[in-house]
Amino acid sequence: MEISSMPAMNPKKSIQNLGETIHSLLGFKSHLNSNWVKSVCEIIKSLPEEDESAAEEFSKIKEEVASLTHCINQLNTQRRQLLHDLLNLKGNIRVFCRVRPLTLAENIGGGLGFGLGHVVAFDTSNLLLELGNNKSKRYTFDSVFHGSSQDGVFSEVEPVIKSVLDGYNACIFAYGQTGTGKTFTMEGTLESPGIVPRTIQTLFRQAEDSNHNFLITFSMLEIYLGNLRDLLVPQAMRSTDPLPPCLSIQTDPKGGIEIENLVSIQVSDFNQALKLYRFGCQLRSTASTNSNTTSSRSHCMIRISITCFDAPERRRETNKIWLVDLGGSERVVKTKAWGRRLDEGRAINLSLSALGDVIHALQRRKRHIPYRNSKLTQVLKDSLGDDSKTLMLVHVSPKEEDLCETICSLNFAARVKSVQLGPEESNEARHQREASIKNLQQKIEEIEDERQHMRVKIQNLNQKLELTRKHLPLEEQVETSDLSSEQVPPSELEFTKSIKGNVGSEVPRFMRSTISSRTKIGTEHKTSLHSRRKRRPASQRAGSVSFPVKNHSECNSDRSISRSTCAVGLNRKTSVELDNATVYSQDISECDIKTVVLPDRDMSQVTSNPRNIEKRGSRKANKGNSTKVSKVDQWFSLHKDEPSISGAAARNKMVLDIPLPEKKHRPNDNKKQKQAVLEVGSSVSPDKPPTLKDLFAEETSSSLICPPQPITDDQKDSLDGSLIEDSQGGSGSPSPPDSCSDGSENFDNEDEFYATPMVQTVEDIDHSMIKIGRHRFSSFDLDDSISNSQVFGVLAQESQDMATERGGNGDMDISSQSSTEERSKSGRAVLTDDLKQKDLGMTLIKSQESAKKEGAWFIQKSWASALLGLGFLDLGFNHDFFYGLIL
Ligand SMILES: Nc1ncnc2c1ncn2[C@@H]1O[C@H](COP(=O)(O)OP(=O)(O)OP(=O)(O)O)[C@@H](O)[C@H]1O
Repeated sequence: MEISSMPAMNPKKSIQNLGETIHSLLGFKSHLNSNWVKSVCEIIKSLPEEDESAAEEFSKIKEEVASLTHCINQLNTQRRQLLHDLLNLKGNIRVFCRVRPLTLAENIGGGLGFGLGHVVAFDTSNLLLELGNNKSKRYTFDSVFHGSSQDGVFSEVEPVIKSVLDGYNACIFAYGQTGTGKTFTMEGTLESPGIVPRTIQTLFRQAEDSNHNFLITFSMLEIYLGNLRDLLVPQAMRSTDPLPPCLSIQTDPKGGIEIENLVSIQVSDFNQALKLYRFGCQLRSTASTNSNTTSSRSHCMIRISITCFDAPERRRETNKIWLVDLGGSERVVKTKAWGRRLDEGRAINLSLSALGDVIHALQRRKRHIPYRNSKLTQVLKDSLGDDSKTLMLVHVSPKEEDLCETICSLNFAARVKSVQLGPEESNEARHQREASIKNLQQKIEEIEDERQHMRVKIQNLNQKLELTRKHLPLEEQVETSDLSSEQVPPSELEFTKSIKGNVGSEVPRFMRSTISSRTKIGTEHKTSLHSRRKRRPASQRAGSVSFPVKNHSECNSDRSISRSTCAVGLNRKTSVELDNATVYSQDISECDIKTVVLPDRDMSQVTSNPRNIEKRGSRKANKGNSTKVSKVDQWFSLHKDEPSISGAAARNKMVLDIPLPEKKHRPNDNKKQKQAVLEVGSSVSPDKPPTLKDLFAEETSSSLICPPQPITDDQKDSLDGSLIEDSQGGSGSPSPPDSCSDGSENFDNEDEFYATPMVQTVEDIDHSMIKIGRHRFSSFDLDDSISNSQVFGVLAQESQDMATERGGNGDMDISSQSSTEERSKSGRAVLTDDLKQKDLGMTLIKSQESAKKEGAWFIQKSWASALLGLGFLDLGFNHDFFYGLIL
């Protein structure tokens, strides 16, 4: 068809004429007269009549909205300035003190009555410590909470949260002696939520109230024994599982701190963030100690990052708030901790002291701030300085027996506080300051009311605008909707793009670019999660899987280090099955912060003002896309194969009993000493405190008792896959109770499954494992030394058992049920109290297996025993020598 022959088309022709135009076109091409064209014409005809006045009204409303928005922006600027002044007046580092009420048990147990104890709130900012002999000491804080509700505490915290939306970095700590209520303050309970859930809620509420677009991301980590651990990534539970990439702290050229490999998930509402928070809490390391049955053994740190795209007046485009539940300071003398618990306590105390030093140096405006003294202060470096808001909640116990710890905590807080205030503030100055604070608070409230009023107006106008738009000519409708889509801030796209990937994980770390160098060069790498880092340095791997064998408490302790890192060999999937749609940054040095995003950018993820939400909503409706994809849900779906950790309520899970002092062997009890040591049939469950019966069994065996590790349902499946079947039979059935305990009582719980008390070896890719009874040990746990007497004891005991078997059965049928029972009943000992495994030990144990099969076990053991007894080891012969002999 000749174009020139077509009827002239008037571009401004009204939409209702379009139908006729199409028909006239059809005159030239009659075969185009399809049903489709007819239906298009009908749809067009059915459109509402154009309203000439609609366009006029539409532009009027738009102008009104624009002027109101301008007013709100001005109010925002004013409010921001007032809030800044207010916080400056209050101090950038503020210290609150919260006194834990006496628990019911403490009251019943003859504790001090509330308010009658040695710690008394004098008024809302003074605390009186009664030291006896009519002596008392007064401490002054920004606020003192004595018997205050969570609401009361949060109302004081709230201004800091508001300043976060203005672009300030902030940091809120809960500090104090173990068991004084730090976790209660930060996490709270379902009935009375703590600061973390309230902060998240406030942030979202404020973000929605503001007329800016915010992108909020959530991360959670813990510092356990000086190592950073991502709490949103379950730890590897099987030795074959890829280990989560280790986190490292990096400084960007502007002095900002980035934590490489830390997962950061976009959250679009309070519920999503809360879901992640609960997930993280379940993975946190807790344990039972003398002072607290669910004591936090690490510093738990929640980071909420806020990016605002369209507010150049904000302090920073991206800022963050850290909410930190510090591990409890503790005195070893009091907690009687030892072993792992002692290490944890020591690590916590060291980092708390480093934190105190940093804050002190900041307050004194010293040139050198000792950030590098601990991971805690390194992570918080950019959130602790001048330009950040810091709030420390010091927790104290009202109990008299905690007086020492209370004084320590209060002195720590006073050190922070008093330095800040400098010379003693005069009464007049204080009154003046307080009046100014009140004045500012009032002004802020007025502005907020006005803002709220305008917001409602804008909301109504926006609704009206949408209705009016429908009456506009089609071209204008398209134009106005195009306008709204153009308002998607480019920085948001950049944010999504900034998710870095993994390139060349094969390249050694030292050869890879750092954040700083990448930022300078401006390079970015992309990759997929499939190539995520597989291994950590051995030193770090060892940390998560080591099972030192000391005594039963220690074994329990180690199982309970983390809710997520219970054991190697358990079927805990961390190999994330990645959805193609997910972009995920990878390796330790190739990425900045891992942010889980979808390539299909879902605008609902950006918390924004109602106007934008509406626009986005209408855009979505136009596209016919009704499915809201949640990134948090996707994150959880990535981890759907993880065993449920929600079964046991996070902090209610009793993970171990109080470490007991080591048992000494009784020199007189030769028989028991000979039988020494590992009681494989003990019925003490690591999840329960030992019963009297358990303790009795421990006593009668006169030795260290290493309790069985009950295998939960979640773990049962994995056992087969990860451990070699017990060649001596009985691996699949619960082993009988030990001779000292009543089996019917200890094994009647069918939900608990006990592995057999036999020595097994397991080789896997990463390391060798030995399974001794119910205990699995990895080769890299093994110490370099093993005492001859210990090995001798092991072998002598095994020899004795074999002799018993021979006598009883007349052959070497080691798989016979009777011999198995005999073994189990005699409760043979494999390891002494301080036994450390080593390659030698492993080799000997491995050789046991092969030798038994050849029927020469008894003779060979006698050989080895004799040699060991003679102290050949001390003469420098290594395990190869013995291995050769045995073979
Ligand atoms: N203000 C409070 N009101 C009611 N109960 C409280 C309060 N503070 C603490 N508790 C209770 O005291 C117990 C110990 O508190 P919590 O676990 O929070 O201590 P913690 O300081 O976090 O200890 P740790 O440092 O060992 O983790 C909990 O049972 C908690 O519910």
